[in-house]
Amino acid sequence: MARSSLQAHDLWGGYPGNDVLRGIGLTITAGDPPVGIIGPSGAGKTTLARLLRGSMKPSRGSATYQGRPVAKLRGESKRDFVAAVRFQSQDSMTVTDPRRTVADGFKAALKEARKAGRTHATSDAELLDAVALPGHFASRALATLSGGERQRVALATALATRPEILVLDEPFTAVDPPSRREAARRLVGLLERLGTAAVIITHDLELVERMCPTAHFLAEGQIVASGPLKEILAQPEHEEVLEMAAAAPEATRRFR
Ligand SMILES: Nc1ncnc2c1ncn2[C@@H]1O[C@H](COP(=O)(O)OP(=O)(O)OP(=O)(O)O)[C@@H](O)[C@H]1O
Repeated sequence: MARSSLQAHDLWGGYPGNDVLRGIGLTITAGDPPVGIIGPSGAGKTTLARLLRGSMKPSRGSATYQGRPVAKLRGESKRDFVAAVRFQSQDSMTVTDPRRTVADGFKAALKEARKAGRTHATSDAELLDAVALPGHFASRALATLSGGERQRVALATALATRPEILVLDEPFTAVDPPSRREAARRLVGLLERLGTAAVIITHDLELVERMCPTAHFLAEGQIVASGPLKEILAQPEHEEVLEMAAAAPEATRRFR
């Protein structure tokens, strides 16, 4: 079977009277190394995730999964898409049952994924390890987790179903920098082992530096630079890239 592929073809879209994105082209294929999407606040990063997910319709062009427009997927192909391509935003885990544990959450995600013919990725302990949490967190009630722990558990839960592609929108905003670094390091290893391609949407240049061999810089609705982050920042050709490089002098010096 062909490897799963999520693509944007001359993708335009946004909000009434405001096309935030203007002609995005992008291909994410299962098995590829993680790709970063960076850019200033308001550049349209989250809007891009919404269009790739099909929760917003493009005004022009398309976002496709296996060559079919995601906004038009229905029935079985929609179920396949939802199981194969997971989207995780910074606040996407809501807890309704106070007794529900982390392991219960993994189990529920798997039950759903099995309906689409997917198997589990690995043990609970390894999933937790990939986000730098100890194995005993499996028995913790979700309602008792801190914001940063909850973000990491949400990410581990998305991984539990061994997705082909994982789109992460600011996955570690509530996680302290040392834990974030450790989680990034371990996560890269598990993604590679599972063959899961990840798209990391973030302001966090250090996260992209650690996880993504390539990145796309989004500005004024377009991808204005692509390549290894250090190259993008070392030779800023676009004003917005220059501003971001200047605002991160320490990181930039390190990249040069
Ligand atoms: N629901 C909405 N209705 C109208 N405009 C919106 C809506 N959501 C976002 N926008 C606008 O679209 C533009 C892009 O927003 P988006 O959230 O995609 O940016 P972003 O790059 O993710 O920003 P940040 O890094 O701050 O999260 C911004 O100007 C924002 O104000």
